[in-house]
Amino acid sequence: MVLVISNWDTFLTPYVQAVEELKVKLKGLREQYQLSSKHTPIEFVTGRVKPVTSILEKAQRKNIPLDRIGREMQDIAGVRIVCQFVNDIDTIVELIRSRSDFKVVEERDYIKRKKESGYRSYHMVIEYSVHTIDGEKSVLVELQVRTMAMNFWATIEHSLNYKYSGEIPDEIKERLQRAAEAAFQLDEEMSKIKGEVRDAQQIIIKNRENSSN
Ligand SMILES: Nc1nc2c(ncn2[C@@H]2O[C@H](COP(=O)(O)OP(=O)(O)OP(=O)(O)O)[C@@H](O)[C@H]2O)c(=O)[nH]1
Ligand SMILES: Nc1ncnc2c1ncn2[C@@H]1O[C@H](COP(=O)(O)OP(=O)(O)OP(=O)(O)O)[C@@H](O)[C@H]1O
Repeated sequence: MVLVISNWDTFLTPYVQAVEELKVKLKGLREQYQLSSKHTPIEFVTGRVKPVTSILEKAQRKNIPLDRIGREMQDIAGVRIVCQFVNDIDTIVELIRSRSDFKVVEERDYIKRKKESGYRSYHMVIEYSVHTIDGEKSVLVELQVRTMAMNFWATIEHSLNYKYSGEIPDEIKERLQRAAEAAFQLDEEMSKIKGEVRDAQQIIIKNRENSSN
C-alpha cells in the first residue's frame, strides 16, 4: 500500500477519533475526582494527531516504510496527562493498567532513568479500539504522563530543538541540563509539602461549594 497525500485524512480518521475519545475519558476521570472532593491526579489533558509532515520526517529518519507506520510509529496518536505531583503519575499509571478498554503494550520510565537531554516523563503505549463505519479498528496511542514541572521543561526544550533544528548549542544544552535539575528539585520540594497543598485545595473546593449553595 502506497499512501498518497489524498489518503491521509482517511488514514488518520481513527487516530483523530482515538485522541478525542481518550481526552473525553480522561477529562471525565478528572471531573469524577473533583466531584468526590478527592485530590485529582490529573491537572490537565492534551492530545494531538501527529502532523503529516512530522510523520513523514520520522518515517524517513527511522527508516519505517509508509505501509508499516500504523504498527511501527507509536505516536501518531498522542495524549499527554499532566499532574501536580510525582506520585500522581503512579496513580495514573495504575489506573491505565487496570482499564479493560486500554491494552498496554509498552511502558518507558524516563523518570527513574531520565534521558540524556534531561527529559523526564512516564510513557505508555496502548492499543485502543475505535468503531468506524468500516468496523472496529485498533490503533496505537502514546500516553505521556508527567508533572507540570516536567511539562514546562519539555515544552521549552521542544521549542529550542525546533529553533535549532535538533542541534542545540552546547551552552544552551548545559543550561537545559541545569533547568532539568531545577525542575527535578521543584518536584521533590512540592512532593514534600503536598499535604499542605492538598489541604488548601480542599478548602478552596469547600468554599466554592458553600458559595454556590
Ligand atoms: N522535549 C522533549 N521531548 C522528548 C524527549 N525525548 C522524548 N520526548 C518526547 O517523547 C516522545 C517519544 O520519545 P521516545 O520514547 O524516546 O520514543 P522514540 O520513538 O524512541 O523517539 P522519538 O524519535 O524522539 O519519538 C517524543 O516524540 C517526544 O514527544 C526530549 O529529550 N525532549
Ligand atoms: N503524546 C503526546 N501527547 C500530546 N502531545 C504530544 C505528544 N507527543 C508530542 N506532542 C506534541 O505534539 C506537537 C507536535 O509533535 P511532533 O510529533 O511533531 O513532535 P515530537 O513528538 O517531538 O516528534 P518526534 O517523535 O517525531 O521526534 C508538539 O507540540 C509535541 O509536544
